[in-house]
Amino acid sequence: MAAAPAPDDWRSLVKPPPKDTRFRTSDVTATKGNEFEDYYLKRELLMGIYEMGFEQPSPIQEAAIPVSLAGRDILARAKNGTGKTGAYLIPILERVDLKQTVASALVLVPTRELALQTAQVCKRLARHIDGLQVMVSTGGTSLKDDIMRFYQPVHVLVATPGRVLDMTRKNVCKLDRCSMLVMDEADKLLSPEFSHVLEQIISNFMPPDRQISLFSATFPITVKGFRDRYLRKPYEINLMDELTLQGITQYYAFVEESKKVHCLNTLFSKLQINQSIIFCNSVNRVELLARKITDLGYSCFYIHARMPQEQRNRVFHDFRSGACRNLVSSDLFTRGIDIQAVNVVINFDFPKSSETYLHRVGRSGRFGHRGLAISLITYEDRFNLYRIEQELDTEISPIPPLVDKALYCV
Ligand SMILES: Nc1ncnc2c1ncn2[C@@H]1O[C@H](COP(=O)(O)OP(=O)(O)OP(=O)(O)O)[C@@H](O)[C@H]1O
Repeated sequence: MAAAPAPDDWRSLVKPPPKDTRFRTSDVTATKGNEFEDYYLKRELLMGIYEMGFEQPSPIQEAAIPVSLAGRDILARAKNGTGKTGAYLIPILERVDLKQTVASALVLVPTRELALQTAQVCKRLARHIDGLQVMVSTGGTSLKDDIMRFYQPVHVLVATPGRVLDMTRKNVCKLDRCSMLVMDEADKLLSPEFSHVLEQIISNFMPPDRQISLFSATFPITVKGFRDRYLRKPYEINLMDELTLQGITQYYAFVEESKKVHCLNTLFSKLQINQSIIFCNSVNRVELLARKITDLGYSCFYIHARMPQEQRNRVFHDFRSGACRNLVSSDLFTRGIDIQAVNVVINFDFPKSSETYLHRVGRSGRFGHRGLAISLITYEDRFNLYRIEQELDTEISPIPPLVDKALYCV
């Protein structure tokens, strides 16, 4: 007779990725010392977590996972790149009802690329959970394909708001048994661009006893109205005592508008860029700058919301897999995009708001790693620079002639 498997046998089946030995800041290491096993998660989920290379929960995961498992509404604010995605996906995957054929959980995000990325993380975490179906539904894809897909079982739906509302109104997507709603980049979802769509989804189609969780690094006062109307005694988490990421060194270079490309050229030649994202304030400027960078002889992709979706997907995929060193982007890539190899962010155009600044620079320095953020500042930007420094209580220093590699290359 075969011996009964030892209770710990599943551990030998886990295939974790190679250990990441890079330095990490206390934004992610200052934990209470919890282990993922302390949350009594199912083994299949634990296996997925460890195979992602997550050894221990980060501070936001420690704070949010137990509360979310208990079903309570959450309003969570934590720094960029500190593991919010895992903080909301892990409880969803633990609680999802596999017997149900319609979604138990809906994750809403503001951009299509972020939806794809989040669905991928969800699938990886769930890869050992038999039968669990993750679906991504966003604008810019074929309606027919989406409709066909909704006729199959779906357990976790990751989506952008417009398409979900459309599908739900057509009665193709059914949310009446969807008991968990997560709004990632919640403040963006509650901006005028999306808020009426959000309110319709929640008020008209979701069950009254749903759990709602809001996650972001930034919660301007505008979120208060929604919170008071839709959340029931939310558990509030605020891990933002200090606003900017510890690992990111922030510099500015004072330049005339006409000298910006020349300045960028100098930065390219002096810095050790692993991968960079260069932000412009308009679609036209993105395309123009990408052309100029290519003319200078540097490899460069560009992305913005007015490109066909297929092209956007291709650029996102190829940049993520390291096919190109530099990406010029509009604010489409400001939030949530997680590309570990990005060590330099350049604000070719300085953003107008401190929220945008914070999210943009947070594309480097992911999960406590080091990164560099450089803003090109014109005479017109000078008051904005001062205001954003004040609002974020941070220091953006003039760029020194030589930037120490240790600040962003380890
Ligand atoms: N517990 C963990 N251990 C190790 N790595 C982790 C852990 N949790 C998350 N990560 C990694 O950290 C990176 C950042 O995580 P994530 O994208 O969830 O951050 P975020 O807080 O949502 O950021 P943003 O505010 O920019 O959206 C990802 O590459 C993720 O795989």
